[in-house]
Amino acid sequence: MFSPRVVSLVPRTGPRRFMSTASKLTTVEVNDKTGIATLTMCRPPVNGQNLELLLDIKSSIKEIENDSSRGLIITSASPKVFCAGLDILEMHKPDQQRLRAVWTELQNVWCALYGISMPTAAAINGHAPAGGCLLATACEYRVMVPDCRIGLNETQLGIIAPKWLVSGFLNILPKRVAERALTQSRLFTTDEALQEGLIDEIANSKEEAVEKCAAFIGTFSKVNPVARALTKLQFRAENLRQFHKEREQDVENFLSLVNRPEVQKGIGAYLEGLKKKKANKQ
Ligand SMILES: CCCCCCCCCC/C=C\CC(=O)SCCNC(=O)CCNC(=O)[C@H](O)C(C)(C)COP(=O)(O)OP(=O)(O)OC[C@H]1O[C@@H](n2cnc3c(N)ncnc32)[C@H](O)[C@@H]1OP(=O)(O)O
Repeated sequence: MFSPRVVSLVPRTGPRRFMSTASKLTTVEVNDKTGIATLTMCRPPVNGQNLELLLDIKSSIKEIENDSSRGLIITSASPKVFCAGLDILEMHKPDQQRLRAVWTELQNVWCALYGISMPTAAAINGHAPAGGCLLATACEYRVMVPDCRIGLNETQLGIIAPKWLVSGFLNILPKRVAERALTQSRLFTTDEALQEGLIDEIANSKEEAVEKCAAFIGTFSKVNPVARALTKLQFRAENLRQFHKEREQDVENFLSLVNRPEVQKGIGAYLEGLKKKKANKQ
């Protein structure tokens, strides 16, 4: 299922690159000059978070952490989509063991990214609904390209985003805006996201987004890294503590919710809608 990672280091002159995994669902590139690692999700067409992608993201985050990089930027290899969230096929007529593993790994990815001590930023080079928004809001800074959408649209699918999943969103948005957005399944346009503070900057291309993320991470160059890390974790400790207390029950809640006949019906209809959209495009 998950093969051991092959790490190939390229010369230390110029940007250093190591391919994260044998399956290549993510790559990690560390800029030797800045020491910043860029984690790129590469599961076409939309970086749907299936079990393998989630395992790969988690391993790449751990790899970056162990490599003591100066910061982490997360982005996507897809030209139009940062990440479409959970792979809906994993939730439709699911294999129960796999469904359990998918949700556990989504938790693990969030926990690893939200709780990492180094500076983090998301170069959101395309749409970022649901699990895509989760990744972006786990980071400390967000730069997004124009004409895309970001938000938590779970209620549209008949599922309820648990507290830990919403906590990054709530760190950024006023409670009132977050509550309304979640209950309405609102996907913010890039401009709306900037206006509400859900993203920090707009960039005209992925490259510019990565540069702006790197500039944000660079702002910490003169700050004591230990003091910075402890301060960040102090802000996030309560959400993490609550998450660890509830994570097992949360898996059970997810399984029982997804297995409900009416939710399965809703997920099936949603999938049909996505397919019809494609047919209409052709
Ligand atoms: C207290 C109780 C606790 C209970 C716990 C339950 C908690 C549940 C919380 C769940 C949390 C997270 C859930 C999710 O992440 S659900 C996923 C939600 N994602 C979406 O709704 C996104 C759907 N996709 C889109 O809106 C669009 O595809 C896009 C991302 C905007 C891109 O648009 P596009 O025009 O560029 O591409 P499009 O033609 O639509 O898609 C290309 C192909 O990709 C397929 N696809 C898109 N999204 C997904 C997906 N999420 N999963 C699987 N497949 C996806 C799409 O069907 C096309 O496929 P094909 O080419 O037709 O085969």
